[in-house]
Amino acid sequence: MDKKISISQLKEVAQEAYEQVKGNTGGKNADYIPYLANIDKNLFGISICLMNGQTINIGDTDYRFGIESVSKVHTAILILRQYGAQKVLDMIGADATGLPFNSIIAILLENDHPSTPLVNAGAISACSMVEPVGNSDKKWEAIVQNITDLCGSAPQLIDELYKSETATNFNNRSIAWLLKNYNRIYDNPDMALDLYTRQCSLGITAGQLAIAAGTIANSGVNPVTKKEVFEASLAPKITSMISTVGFYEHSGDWMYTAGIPAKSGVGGGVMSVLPGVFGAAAFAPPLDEAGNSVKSQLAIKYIMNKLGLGVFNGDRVTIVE
Ligand SMILES: NC(=O)CC[C@H](N)C(=O)O
Repeated sequence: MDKKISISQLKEVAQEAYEQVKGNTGGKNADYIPYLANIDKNLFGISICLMNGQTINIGDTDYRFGIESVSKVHTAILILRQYGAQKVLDMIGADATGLPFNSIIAILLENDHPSTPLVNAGAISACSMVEPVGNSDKKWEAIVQNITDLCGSAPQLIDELYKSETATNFNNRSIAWLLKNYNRIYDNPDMALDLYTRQCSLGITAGQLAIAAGTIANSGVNPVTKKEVFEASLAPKITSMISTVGFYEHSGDWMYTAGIPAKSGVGGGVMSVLPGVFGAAAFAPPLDEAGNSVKSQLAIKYIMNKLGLGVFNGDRVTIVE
């Protein structure tokens, strides 16, 4: 079915979502990374990027927060660009784990496999793959440039977060070396872990994440800068990964109730992609027990359900003036 939604309708529903969800007190800030525990829990923003580059911003959409696991999507795109879809499948995989993001058991259950670049194991493995292998500075440059192209503007390292996370990432250190044991780390394991920790510590805004999501929705062309960031054929690969594991062990419930591939980070950010229609991001620090922002989920779900949207609905959706 053809479905038309006007920009004013979308703005109205996004505003409604903001008002409805604003007072929600559910969830709590991540506290296993000390820096995140102290972020103002009342911050909240919703941002949408349309395919013509128009954006809708409500609330705290300019506040820079820790990108955390949302960066796994960006770096997955980078290795897809550098290696192609088949090699990423062979070297990491694209399977949902059904387990928490930092699960070590998931690595063992998947027969020594990191499963997907969107959990910690696969993300550390992805950082090890980033070219040029062996050169930490150049790898970092490639990671940051790729995020900058996807967002249309640069992220900024939150040094205090990077230090806080480096001082406490013992579980991730185990993951890096366990993967090394299984030949699933393709560079120095400590370097890969450091790059992963640093990319998680990048400060980003909801506005930037909406544009990155918009770039994926727009098949690799940034809707704002018009730059082709990645090949169109990679877009469905990345959205399939996001939909199967974007909310970890809650991914199935999320797809069933909200109908949009979305990726979370423990900094409170969520980035969601409705292919061909829009990228939507939300930010609010308090998390549920799987590490997904409570208010961000409620806001995006509200917008999707109120407008009757969903990737599985079979509608051809156009946004009109
Ligand atoms: N889910 C997340 O956002 C986790 C990211 C965090 N840097 C970690 O590795 O634990």
